[in-house]
Amino acid sequence: MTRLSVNINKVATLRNARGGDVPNVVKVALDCENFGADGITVHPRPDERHIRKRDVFDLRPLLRTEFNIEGYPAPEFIDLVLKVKPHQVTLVPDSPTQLTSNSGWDTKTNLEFLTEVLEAFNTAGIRTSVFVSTDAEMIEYAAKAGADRVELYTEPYATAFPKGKEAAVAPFVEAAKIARSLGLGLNAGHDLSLENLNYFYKNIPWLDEVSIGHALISDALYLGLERTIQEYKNCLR
Ligand SMILES: CC(=O)[C@@H](O)[C@H](O)COP(=O)(O)O
Ligand SMILES: NCC(=O)COP(=O)(O)O
Repeated sequence: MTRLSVNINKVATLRNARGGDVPNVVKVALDCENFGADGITVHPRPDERHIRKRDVFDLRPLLRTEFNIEGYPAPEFIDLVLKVKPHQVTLVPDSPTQLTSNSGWDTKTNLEFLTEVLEAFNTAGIRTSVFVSTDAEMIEYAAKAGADRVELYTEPYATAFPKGKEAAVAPFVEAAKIARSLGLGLNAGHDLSLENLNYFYKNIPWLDEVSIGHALISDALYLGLERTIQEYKNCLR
């Protein structure tokens, strides 16, 4: 089974636009769970432009599904994750001011750093995932660093999909096979949508998890949150 983790960053973006508590991020997360989501993902960025540290603490005791925290492992992020102890932490190589994630790790250059950080999370009993491109060497070095899983950065797939889906998915199938041969679990995310998700899943049915935010929350404006989550779940069958 491939699990759907709903990324609720955009709900916090909307909340922050007025400075109050509408929409309530915790309520939306719990509703996502009630509507069938298998997990909740947040990406607390240093400027707290969407998810705030406070949200992460508020969510932890109330969620009943898998909690996944993504981010760059700066000291403040590491401290937050170790305090909150989510089910999974996903390491992303973002600079503090970046608009959104736009690449996977260079796991070879950062081997020593990643090994140290992953060790701290593994020791705390938190499953680890490392955000990577489809480059075989990057996946091999993620395994060497001690990751439990890799998350494939799917923006290149989403961009290429309308021009030719077979060519778009091919490097991801190869990368997924390499991850499997190394004993790594497999996640995927970034710009996955109702348009491109089912084809990705059909080609890589052993995927453990997808995390989806931007397109899913946008679809919910038209379809409503409950129906949207059901439609994304249907793409994973
Ligand atoms: C790692 C990843 O692809 C997503 O977490 C993405 O970075 C979403 O973050 P934003 O919602 O800040 O764009
Ligand atoms: N890890 C990817 C994620 O959480 C959501 O990315 P997106 O769907 O907002 O592009």
